[in-house]
Amino acid sequence: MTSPIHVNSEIGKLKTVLLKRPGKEVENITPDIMYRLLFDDIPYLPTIQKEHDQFAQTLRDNGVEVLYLENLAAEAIDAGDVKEAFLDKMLNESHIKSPQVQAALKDYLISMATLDMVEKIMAGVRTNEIDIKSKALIDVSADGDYPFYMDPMPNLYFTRDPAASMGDGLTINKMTFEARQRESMFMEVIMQHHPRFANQGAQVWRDRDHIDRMEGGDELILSDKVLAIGISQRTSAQSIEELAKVLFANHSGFEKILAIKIPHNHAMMHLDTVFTMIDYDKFTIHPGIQGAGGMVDTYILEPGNNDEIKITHQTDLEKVLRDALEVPELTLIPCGGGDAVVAPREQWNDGSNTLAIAPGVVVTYDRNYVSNENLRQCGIKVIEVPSSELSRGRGGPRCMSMPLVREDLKK
Ligand SMILES: NC(=[NH2+])NCCC[C@H](N)C(=O)O
Repeated sequence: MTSPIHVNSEIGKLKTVLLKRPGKEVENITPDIMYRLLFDDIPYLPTIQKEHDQFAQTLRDNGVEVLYLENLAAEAIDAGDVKEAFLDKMLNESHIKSPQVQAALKDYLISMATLDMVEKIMAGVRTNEIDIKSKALIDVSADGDYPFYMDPMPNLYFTRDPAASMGDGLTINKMTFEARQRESMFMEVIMQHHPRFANQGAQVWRDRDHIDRMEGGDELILSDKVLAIGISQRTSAQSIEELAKVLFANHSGFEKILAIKIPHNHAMMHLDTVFTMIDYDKFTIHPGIQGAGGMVDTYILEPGNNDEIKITHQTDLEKVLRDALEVPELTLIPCGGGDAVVAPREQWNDGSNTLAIAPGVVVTYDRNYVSNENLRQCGIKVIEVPSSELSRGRGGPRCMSMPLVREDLKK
């Protein structure tokens, strides 16, 4: 059986990818809740959708099959006949304090066609959408000016994070912040019930029912044997060690994990905001993660004796990568050319967050023109997409895409 998920590199020719088209959820962001929802501004819906459609078409024009999360989730729910069970679980995780409100929301949502229900859950439910006749004090006296019964999920277009493909499987992630924790339920229901994915040989290496956080922006597939995972604001060292034990013990093919420690902050929330692989021997890197002499704390996890994990600490990232990838030399291309002003400016708008669609071929945001030109000067083919509204969510082309199938690299 050929797994419907097969990703053994960051750069193998991209064959199938999972996207989510920005929807009404981005217009349910307000200044009061913007930061809690992990946004730094409020996108203009028609333009963000146009930009996302151009991103999707760019991938199709390069031979990529584009699947949409919202469609797969609705298809899975119908295929598994789990509409009520999924809705109950979603409502239970939506922090609704009042049983009367939860019951009314269930009636409201379950009456919709499945895709409409999925998109409404994603968009959020405003208090002015349904008239809930409740006599409970919690309702009549509730914080009346909070405009939502269910919060919007505007980060869903960053499909890279709630689940992460890895070999012939994936992790379905326990996300760090409440604003994103419900997102991984969609991939969970797809893996459990969608005919293309359920019981088709794809492994779930780690599920979302964990205490420790992990997000896909930190999970890079450097080869069929080596992963790089960021120790970051969004992924804990504990999660990495737990995943290593599972991968090493379950014939995943992976033999080494490079746990790369990066600053814990919003701008650099995931490893892929500061470091991405773009060719057999080339990476982008944001100078802001490098200490004196280019030092980056890197912990190499390998199978030890008696199912233990052997951990080795190194600081020369370039050498660690050369040794792990068995290449004679390797280039780390600095974001913004390493300039003290351009690098942080372009990193803020995801100048380091490239999506490789083949070895040496990357999709990037057009706004990061200094980083893009540097990549071209290093022999990389750069395909730019418009990004004025997309970038307001603080994610780039790699964030907005979860590869499901990549061709294996020729040895
Ligand atoms: N893989 C990535 N870099 N994802 C970017 C996610 C951005 C999103 N606003 C968040 O804070 O979670």
